[in-house]
Amino acid sequence: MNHLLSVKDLEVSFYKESKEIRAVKGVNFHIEEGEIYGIVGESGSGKSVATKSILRLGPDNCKIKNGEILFEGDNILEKNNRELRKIRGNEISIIFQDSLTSLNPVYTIGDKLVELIRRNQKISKSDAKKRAIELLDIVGIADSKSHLKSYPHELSGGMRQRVMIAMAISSNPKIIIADEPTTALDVTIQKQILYLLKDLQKKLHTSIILITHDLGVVAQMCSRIAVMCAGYIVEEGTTEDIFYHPSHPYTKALIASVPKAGRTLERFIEKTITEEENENLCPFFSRCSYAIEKCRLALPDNYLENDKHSVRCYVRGEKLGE
Ligand SMILES: Nc1ncnc2c1ncn2[C@@H]1O[C@H](COP(=O)(O)OP(=O)(O)OP(=O)(O)O)[C@@H](O)[C@H]1O
Repeated sequence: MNHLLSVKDLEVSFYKESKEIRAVKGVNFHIEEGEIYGIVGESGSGKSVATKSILRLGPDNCKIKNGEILFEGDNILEKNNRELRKIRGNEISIIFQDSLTSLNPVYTIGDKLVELIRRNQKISKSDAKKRAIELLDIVGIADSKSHLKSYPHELSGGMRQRVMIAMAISSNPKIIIADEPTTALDVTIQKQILYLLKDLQKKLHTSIILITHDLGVVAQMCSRIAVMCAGYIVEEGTTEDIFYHPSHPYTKALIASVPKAGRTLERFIEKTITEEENENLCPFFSRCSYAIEKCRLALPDNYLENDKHSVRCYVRGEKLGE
């Protein structure tokens, strides 16, 4: 079956002073047209590295060691720089958490949008300006015409994130990667931005890969979810599978940690596991209260709970007795 995007056996490492840090370890997932796919997991689990690798956006000391990233059937990892530029921002856009550093402070919103539009479409400056106003209207920026003259620091965080979304949709991309798009915003604004993303996904029929720490956000937004732990996808399924029939002890623990006041996913890490301890075993092994002897010996395969629900665990699902 042809998916819009398929990530296969992705392995990504960083190199620091001749030491290898394996950030993404054999990750597989796919995206369908028009779906919102969520990736959740604690801080440092590899969510950003895995998704930035789709556009080959890693820093110099980061290397994609293995895998295929098939977009509409073609492997992005085999594209030359010119072909890659055509995909970046045109077919696949990315929205980052920190809009203030992503937007250049010396350019107005209008300058940036017009430049971006003209990079992708051969149209006049005045037509690009009209399109920029239209885009600001679409993302809900009131008085769009005069806001073209605003500098990033003159806008609120929520407005800047709307501008980032306008930039991301300016070329009608097939996929938007939204990397913690609301983490820096307060709760009410977060809701508005998520509502905007969902609304745009429906109207434009774009697919979204949504990376977040926030399980509440994925529950509301996504049709399918991948749960990452220390570079592995340990569980993947529909939103219903993940929330009503979580199968991996790590997923269960993540879900259980949410209602407890003051606990965030970062603080859920109560014990740091060394890379050596973790390397070829289940990444949750040393924190798992269900671990059995087998877990000490080898990394489990992916087991299918149903055709959309897979889990990398020996002691999974109903056997956990909950
Ligand atoms: N610039 C870097 N240099 C070295 N190692 C890095 C670098 N960036 C990431 N890593 C490694 O990759 C791992 C995964 O990082 P990544 O940013 O993908 O995590 P994440 O799940 O997106 O976390 P967060 O939610 O905090 O953004 C980190 O734990 C770290 O070991």
